[in-house]
Formats: sequence, structure tokens, C-alpha cells
Amino acid sequence: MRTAYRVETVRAAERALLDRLPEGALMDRAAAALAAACAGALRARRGRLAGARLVALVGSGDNGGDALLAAARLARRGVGVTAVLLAPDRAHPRGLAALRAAGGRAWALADTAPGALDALLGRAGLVLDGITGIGGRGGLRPAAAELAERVEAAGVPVVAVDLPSGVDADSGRVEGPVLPAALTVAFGALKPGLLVDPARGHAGEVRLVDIGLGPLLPAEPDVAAFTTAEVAALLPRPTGESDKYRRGVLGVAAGSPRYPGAAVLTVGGALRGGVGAVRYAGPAGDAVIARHPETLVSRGTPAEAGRVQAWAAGPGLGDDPRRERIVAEALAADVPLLLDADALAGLDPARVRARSAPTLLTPHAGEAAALLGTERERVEARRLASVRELAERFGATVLLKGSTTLIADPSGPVLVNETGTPWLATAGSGDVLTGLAGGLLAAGLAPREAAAVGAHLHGLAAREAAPPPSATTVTEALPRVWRRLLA
Ligand SMILES: NC(=O)C1=CN([C@@H]2O[C@H](COP(=O)(O)OP(=O)(O)OC[C@H]3O[C@@H](n4cnc5c(N)ncnc54)[C@H](OP(=O)(O)O)[C@@H]3O)[C@@H](O)[C@H]2O)[C@@H](O)CC1
Ligand SMILES: Nc1ncnc2c1ncn2[C@@H]1O[C@H](COP(=O)(O)OP(=O)(O)O)[C@@H](O)[C@H]1O
Ligand SMILES: [K+]
Repeated sequence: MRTAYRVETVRAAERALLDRLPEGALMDRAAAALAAACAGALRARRGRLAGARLVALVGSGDNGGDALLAAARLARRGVGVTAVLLAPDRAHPRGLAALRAAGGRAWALADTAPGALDALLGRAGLVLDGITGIGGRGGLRPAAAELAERVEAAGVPVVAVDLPSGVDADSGRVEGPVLPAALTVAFGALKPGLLVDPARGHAGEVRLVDIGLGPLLPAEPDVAAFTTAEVAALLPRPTGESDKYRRGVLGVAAGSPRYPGAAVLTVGGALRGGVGAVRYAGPAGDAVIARHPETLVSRGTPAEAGRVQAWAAGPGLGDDPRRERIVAEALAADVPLLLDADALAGLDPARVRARSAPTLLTPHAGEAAALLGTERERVEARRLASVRELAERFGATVLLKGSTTLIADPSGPVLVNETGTPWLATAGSGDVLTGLAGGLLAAGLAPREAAAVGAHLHGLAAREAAPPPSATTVTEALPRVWRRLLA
């Protein structure tokens, strides 16, 4: 598991560790790793370290201190270092002394003419961003924001110290300018903002440095991501005693005369979800059979279909006059249920909470916004809070789709899917995910695992099918992904 912890938790662990270590030891560990990462980046650009130029942006906290101590180490190895101090009288004293002793220069930002700053940046091979880390609050203040914009305009690669300056560590929110990094060197633990958009999108490659915090962090993270190996271990596998019913049957209620394709795509995903069989109930049976002849089709509603181990309902139900009945019957079924798309419209939390079996909701940001009574943009800006709120309100597992797919239960860590790709923003790809995650539910995975495994496979399949994938080619790539993971 890749794990991320909130600032409060990181700080508590840091305090406990500081009590056991000599003064400054923790920052020295961080600075050594940071200097090594910068040295690697500088060498990759120009072959050798001596004579390279680095600009360190230094805020008034320990994030700036880390930048100064790392810059001092690089200066000792022949790198020409200039530190740009946002608040010279509050710059980390030990860090500043170390930099000066190593022959580095320090400029006060307020005393630096814009032309001189641009010239400095123009000569730099790398910028080290130590403006703010976990102590950053709200959007960057004007001087810092302007500096970030000038650095970005100069086009010099940036290594962020702990976090890209300007992002909110706990929520992944971004207010105003951020300095985007090619590499973020995170100390002790990842913070949620390094895994969740929009902040994640500014972090570049994220490298976690062990500074000894691990044993002091709680067992339960705030945010976590399954690795591919963990996903592979969760995949349902048939055994000697398996038959098609024991492997699990998924019922699919999707599609309508106007949207038969949604039924085809959902069933297509379901058939790659590790089930023994898929029962389709609805008006698009002919289209489903034409593409997937192995499907058991019927024209009725969920209550009229045969036994299943889980239901997936919603894609393309839009103009089916029986939509409400279909959703009501799916909600009444005493098996795990995935609700997506048109099944989410107007969904009553009390009806979901009253269910006897688990429920998984898979909204995109627009559907999540409608369920929360807010705007899509607000959900996109506050993904973590939104998915947590939905899970709590509905007493269900919620998978929030989009640029970062998140999965939340009413309590416990939020799971992040790290395999996503913007290529998935293509019509019908959500229907494939519904079938896939529904299939995994029917095969016996808990909703949280079914959602996380489904999203992980879905992202890998899109990468395999790209560019450019369509919902159909994502479906077709799924068996290749299974094969690789099962090998
Ligand atoms: N945790 C660990 O284990 C370890 C942590 N370490 C390091 O410490 C870092 C945390 O240091 P930190 O606590 O000093 O806070 P930091 O991020 O430097 O920022 C605070 C300063 O920024 C300012 N400021 C705030 N908001 C701002 C804004 N919007 N725009 C502009 N300025 C803003 C704020 O100013 P003030 O509000 O006081 O005026 C304050 O002075 C952490 O990220 C990691 O790098 C490692 O060394 C070792 C192990
Ligand atoms: N910008 C993006 N980056 C990564 N994944 C995305 C992005 N936009 C959409 N997706 C993914 O694409 C799929 C789209 O699903 P959905 O919105 O339900 O579309 P549709 O209804 O057309 O199937 C989801 O899996 C979602 O997470
Ligand atoms: K930073």
C-alpha cells in the first residue's frame, strides 16, 4: 500500500521522533536526501555537478530550511547556488549560515530587481522550491505567488521540497498559483495532496524519503493506494470446485431503446470482472446478445430476473419508463448492489441506508454534485471531502470518478486509484467500469475492494489500449491486463 497522512498526524510523529534525536538531525536527513535528488537531476541535465547552477526559493519556515541545507550541500560539491529569500529576517538561521559557509549567495527577494531575477533564473539548471511545505496555509501570498509565476515562466525544472508550494497538503485543494514541480521529494510520509488532484497534478514524480518517521505513524493512513501486486492478489481465481454459479453471477440492469450501447458496454465490462455468468435484464437484450452471446438475457426488471450474487444498475437507463421501478427493485434485492449514472439521479440516502446488503455508488463529479446539492466545480476542487461526505450520507461505499478516482467508506482511509489516465475521458468508459466493478462484487469482493480493483484494472486497460482508447478497446484490453497480473 502507498499511504498518505494528514499534516497533524505527520507533525505528531515528527515530534515523537525529534525527542529521540539530536537537534537538527531530522532536517539533516531530509536535506541529504534532497541534495542527492537535486544532484541526480542536475547530472541528468548536464552530465556533471561542478559548475551547475541552482536557485533555491526560501520561505520563512522549515521548508525553506530544508532548501537551504540541501543547497549548502550542493554548494560544497561545486554547484553555484543562489538562495532567494522571501523573508530574509526569518530565513532558517542554521540553513542560511551553512549556505554562506559553503560559498552560496543569498538574495532578498524584495531587493532583487525583476530583470535580475529573470537573468538568474535564465542561467539556472534547477530550481529548488522551499517556499512552503506542510505549514502553507491558503493560496500563496502575493510575493510568493509572483515569484512562482516568474519561475514557471522561466521554464526551469523545479524540485519541490516536501510539497509543491501553494497546494493544500491535507485536501489536495489549490487556491491560486502553484509552482509545478518535475519532482517532489516528500519527507517521512506522503501527504494526501500528493495523491489527489488538483494538487497531485502539480507534483510531478513523487519520491518518498525515509527519515525514520514510519514506526511512529499510526497503522491506519488517511489515504492509501493499492499497488498492482496487491490488486493481483485480490483478483478472484476459479478453483477446482468452481462452477459458473459459485464463481458469481452479476445481474446488469442498464441500457434502454435509446441507449442500447450502455447495456453492451456494461455487460462487456462485467464479463471481464471474474464472474461465472452475467444476467442482463432490460430492453437491449438483442444488442447485448449480438456482441456478447454468452450473456443470459431477459426483458424484465431485476425482480423478474433469476438469482444473482450482485446487481449493477444505471448506465443508459435514461429514458426507460421503468427506470424508477428498476432502481427500486435493485435496491430491494438482498445482494450487493452497484448504482451508477441514471440510477443515481434523485437517489434517497435513507433507501440506501436501509438496505440489508452493501451498496457501491459510482458517480462522476457531476452526479456527485447533484447528490450533494452543490456544483460540479466544487466537487472537483474538493474531491476528498466530497467522496467522504457522500459515503457518510449514504452509508455506502462511494467511488468518485474523474481525474483522481477516489473510493470511500463511511469511515476509514480513502483509497486512491493511481492507474487512471485522462484518455479514459471517453464516452462509455464509465459503463465498462460499472460492469467490471459489479462483476468483482458478484465474484465475492467487498465493495471497497471491488471498486479499487475495478478502477485499477480499468486504468491499466486504458493505458494498454491508448492512444486513443475507446470504451470498446478498453474492454478488449482487460483480458491482457488480467493475464499479466495473474502471471
Ligand atoms: N514533518 C516532518 O517530519 C519534517 C518536516 N520538515 C520540513 O518542515 C516543513 C514544515 O515546516 P514549517 O512547519 O516551518 O512550515 P513551512 O511549510 O515551511 O511553511 C510555513 C512558513 O510559510 C509561510 N506561509 C504559510 N502559508 C503561506 C502562504 N500561503 N504563502 C506564503 N507563505 C506562507 C509561513 O509564514 P507566516 O504565516 O508565519 O507568516 C511560515 O513561515 C515540511 O514541509 C518539511 O519541508 C523536514 O525538515 C524534516 C521533517
Ligand atoms: N481527466 C480524467 N483523468 C482520468 N480519468 C478520467 C478523466 N475523466 C474521466 N475519467 C474516467 O473515465 C471514466 C468516465 O466515466 P463516466 O464519467 O461515467 O463516463 P461515461 O458515462 O461516458 O461512461 C471514469 O472511469 C473516470 O474516472
Ligand atoms: K515546497
